[in-house]
Amino acid sequence: MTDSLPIIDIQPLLEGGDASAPAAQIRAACRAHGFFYIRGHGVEAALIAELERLSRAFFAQPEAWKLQWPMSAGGPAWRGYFKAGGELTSGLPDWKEGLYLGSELAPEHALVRAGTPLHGPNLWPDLPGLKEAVLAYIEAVSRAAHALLRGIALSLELPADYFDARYTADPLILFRIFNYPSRPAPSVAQWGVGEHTDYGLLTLLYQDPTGGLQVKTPAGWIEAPPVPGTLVCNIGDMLDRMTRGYYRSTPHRVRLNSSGRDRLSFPLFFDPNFAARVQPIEGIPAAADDRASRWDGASVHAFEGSYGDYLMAKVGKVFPELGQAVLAGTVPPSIPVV
Ligand SMILES: O=C(O)CCC(=O)C(=O)O
Ligand SMILES: [Fe+2]
Repeated sequence: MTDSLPIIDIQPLLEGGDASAPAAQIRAACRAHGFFYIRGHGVEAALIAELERLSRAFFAQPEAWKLQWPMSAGGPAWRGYFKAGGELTSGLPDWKEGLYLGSELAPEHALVRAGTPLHGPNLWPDLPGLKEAVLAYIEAVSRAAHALLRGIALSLELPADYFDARYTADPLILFRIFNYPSRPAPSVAQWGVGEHTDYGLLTLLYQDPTGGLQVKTPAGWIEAPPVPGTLVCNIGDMLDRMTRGYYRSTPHRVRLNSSGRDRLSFPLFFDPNFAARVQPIEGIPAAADDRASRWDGASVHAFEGSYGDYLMAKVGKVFPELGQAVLAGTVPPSIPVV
């Protein structure tokens, strides 16, 4: 067990070269921590810089301006702005504000017309260039995520298209722009983001140079500091479920920001199709169930239903009021995840 996270060059996975080196490194990283950095990801530094510039301009506005695009106006699509303290990742308010975004689906799209939660048009703040930068970023990071999933398949000795063929031909992609304010937090907020695991397959995260992300390892919490030119990657609950715990979704959290400067981060959640039923991979023996030691006391292996059912139950907990409204209106009877 080392106490720093590896950096993996995924360029061969993006470009169709010899993928044996990244596949072996991914396997080792997923077994050791479930957290690693990627380089060679194909996301242009200039695009990241542009998104950072626009995000700082957005968050620098007064709260009343930002609240012109509140999450409550996003309806079941779950898009828009929430103010600091508005999300309760582990039951307590996180000291971060954010803009919730995702794949841009037109109102006429069949899933949007059906009121499918988490699907729909984004709420675009009145900030020239933001929409273009966000959509270009989502596209570039999604390309890296598909490549990484090919590497994860190879790392498990599966055909490279194993995940795409079953789950991610039409992935659910949610994207967030977070700002961790440098102003002091109220005492009820103890973390930028409380301890949690991510719900889906893969999370790819850009973080600015501030730092604060921490990862839980068997030997204790370690820092995942910013590394220029890389994205942080971590595996989510659905990969844990598919591999029967061989690759665990790793708990992480973000410290309160005491740097004196606001911290930006851009997590992109690359998840199975909302309707997919996520099944264990044949041939991987089950690891011990870690329900008792998990942050949510729940087992990722013991729920029935689609990925959408799993996600809605989780999301309803972190945004309780919005969750109840959406669950009451549009979601079929929810399936317990515990
Ligand atoms: O902002 C970060 O560094 C991490 C955010 C995170 O863990 C999440 O949004 O799931
Ligand atoms: Fe996370």
